[in-house]
Amino acid sequence: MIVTKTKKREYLIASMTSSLNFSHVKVGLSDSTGNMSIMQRIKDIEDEMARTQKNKATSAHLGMLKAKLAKLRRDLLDPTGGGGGGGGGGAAKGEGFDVNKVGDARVGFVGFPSVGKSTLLTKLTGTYSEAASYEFTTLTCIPGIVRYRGAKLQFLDLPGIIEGAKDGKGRGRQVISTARTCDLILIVLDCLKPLTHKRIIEKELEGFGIRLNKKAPNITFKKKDKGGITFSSTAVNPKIDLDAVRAVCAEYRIMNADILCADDYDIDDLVDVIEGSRVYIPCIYAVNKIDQITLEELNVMDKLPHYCPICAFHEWNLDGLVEMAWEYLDLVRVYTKPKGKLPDFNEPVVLHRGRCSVEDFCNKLHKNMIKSFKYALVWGQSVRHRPQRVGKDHILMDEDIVQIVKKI
Ligand SMILES: Nc1nc2c(ncn2[C@@H]2O[C@H](COP(=O)(O)OP(=O)(O)OP(=O)(O)O)[C@@H](O)[C@H]2O)c(=O)[nH]1
Ligand SMILES: [K+]
Ligand SMILES: [Mg+2]
Repeated sequence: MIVTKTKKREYLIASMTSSLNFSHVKVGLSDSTGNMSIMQRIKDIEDEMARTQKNKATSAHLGMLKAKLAKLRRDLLDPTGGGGGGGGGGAAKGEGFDVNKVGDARVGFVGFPSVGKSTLLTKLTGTYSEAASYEFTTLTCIPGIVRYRGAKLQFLDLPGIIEGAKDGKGRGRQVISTARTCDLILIVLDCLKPLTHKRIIEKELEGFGIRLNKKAPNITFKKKDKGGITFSSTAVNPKIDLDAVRAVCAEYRIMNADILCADDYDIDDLVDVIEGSRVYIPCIYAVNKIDQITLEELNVMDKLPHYCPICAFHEWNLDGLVEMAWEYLDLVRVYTKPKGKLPDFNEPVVLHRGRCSVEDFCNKLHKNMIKSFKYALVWGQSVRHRPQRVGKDHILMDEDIVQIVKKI
């Protein structure tokens, strides 16, 4: 019995760490050498970009390289995605772990092996996830729940990942696909390990179309039949110039389009908009094992943006971590008030910022509710009067109280 369990572990770990296991990556080019050549081309372009000085004269060339890179990365991840701009890219669907989304929001732990992800899940949620001193202890996704301020937060412990995860190293793709489904990513770091680990994990996520702590760029991209490429920006001295925009568009065989940037974006943002299928997810760096460092070192870490120092083992600052997660999730709790009764403060309807209209609220209560909706009475931060009569498009705020009035 023990022998088989050990054998299974060995097999799984081999599949995670073996130098580039592409067996599950289907590439149009009959064998794994197809992937190898794509990876080589990616590397060549990255090298060329590193060699190229950034200035006005090179901006078009760099733009073209960035577009080429995005296309190659898409080919590597989703070979069935087709070649044109938009569509494809990012994560192939259904690639993540088969764990149901429950609760109001999902938070995933991503990090190198043995940084303490499982210890953290166990201490935070009370759901046991095996922790041990050897790498790749966790081989699958373990969900746990934290109840916080009336909301139910699902935390996911995930297997450790290493460099190259997104390109098909065993379970790495599954881990990152699952990360794409999260409302918040916790990159768990071991404070004793090199800082470069942070950048490696970020790169793995970015290569899979995940953008961390960033808003979706407000770039309007309108294809048209003729008239060439036009570009305008609200920025006084935009980082992007028309030559670069033209070069990127040419790479996607787009000859006619109007592009409008509502802020000062860079060429990577434009490539993201053309590629599509990017997800914008907030991220906290949970720096674990702070029991192993000095107070001075801790003070430095504490000041870095998006950092949350913790010690999972001794349960230090886990409250601080949950509080920070809550803040980053930016959820909107709405209390329902049945007519003539007090509001139910125990079970808020939890909505996400950007999807928190009265209509979203109705849809969360019942899928047909909006059909009989007449108006709503709202008490709270989002209104001036108490109560105020509002329509279905009204945007709710945290801790509003809502009473729905139906058509008769
Ligand atoms: N000193 C110290 N050790 C910790 C802390 N948290 C976890 N550990 C230890 O670090 C080792 C790895 O912990 P795990 O929870 O298994 O790490 P993991 O990230 O889940 O590892 P994998 O599943 O292998 O990816 C264990 O020996 C833990 O006891 C901590 O806060 N301080
Ligand atoms: K471990
Ligand atoms: Mg683990």
